[in-house]
Amino acid sequence: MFVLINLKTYPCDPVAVAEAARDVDETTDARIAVAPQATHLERVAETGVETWAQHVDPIDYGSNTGHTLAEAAADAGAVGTLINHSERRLKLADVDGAIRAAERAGLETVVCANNPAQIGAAAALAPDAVAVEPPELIGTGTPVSQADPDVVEDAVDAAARVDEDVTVLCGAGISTGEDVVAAADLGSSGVLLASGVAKADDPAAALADLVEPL
Ligand SMILES: O=C(CO)COP(=O)(O)O
Repeated sequence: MFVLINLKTYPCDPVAVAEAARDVDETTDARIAVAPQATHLERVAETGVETWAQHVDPIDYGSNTGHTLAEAAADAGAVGTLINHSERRLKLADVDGAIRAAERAGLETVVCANNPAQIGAAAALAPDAVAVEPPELIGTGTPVSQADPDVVEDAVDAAARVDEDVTVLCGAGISTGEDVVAAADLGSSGVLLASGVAKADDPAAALADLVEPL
């Protein structure tokens, strides 16, 4: 299972979470990565943890003030990027452009979507993976795998109908090892989570619990 921790703009110490993730990664077969804000990419990558960007823009080098260039994220140590997170929505054409920009820079891609229909559309753009995250469950602590298991199974089916090579993650409210196992049982290849780790009093303990049953 892939466990991708999105730090959003939570007021956590990104390096402390990254070090915890790096240490827990060494104890498990799960693959753990951390997605800090763009300005923290370099410091997080220096810990040795697998580092992802939260977003890249559909642009190339040039006159693009205030944007995140995929190559700059890669230079800072990112090996992958989220695209179209629920809190950073893009137009379909820009999702496509951001995937192409990420590919150009050698970044792995996970395109987020609200529901199975959007997952099908995202899979048609041939990212490496898609992630279904019902917005109403994000940050609630109620796991999507429990509150809406059909959305995960339907997302897995929707992606497979379009492109068997696109793997499917799920997210929203995931915070325990039980939630991760439930996600795997529904056909998900990984989980995308944030508050369960970024807002935990002890992120290392929260992460250890997450991967314990894997
Ligand atoms: O948006 C999410 C991950 O990208 C999910 O957030 P929570 O894990 O806080 O529900």
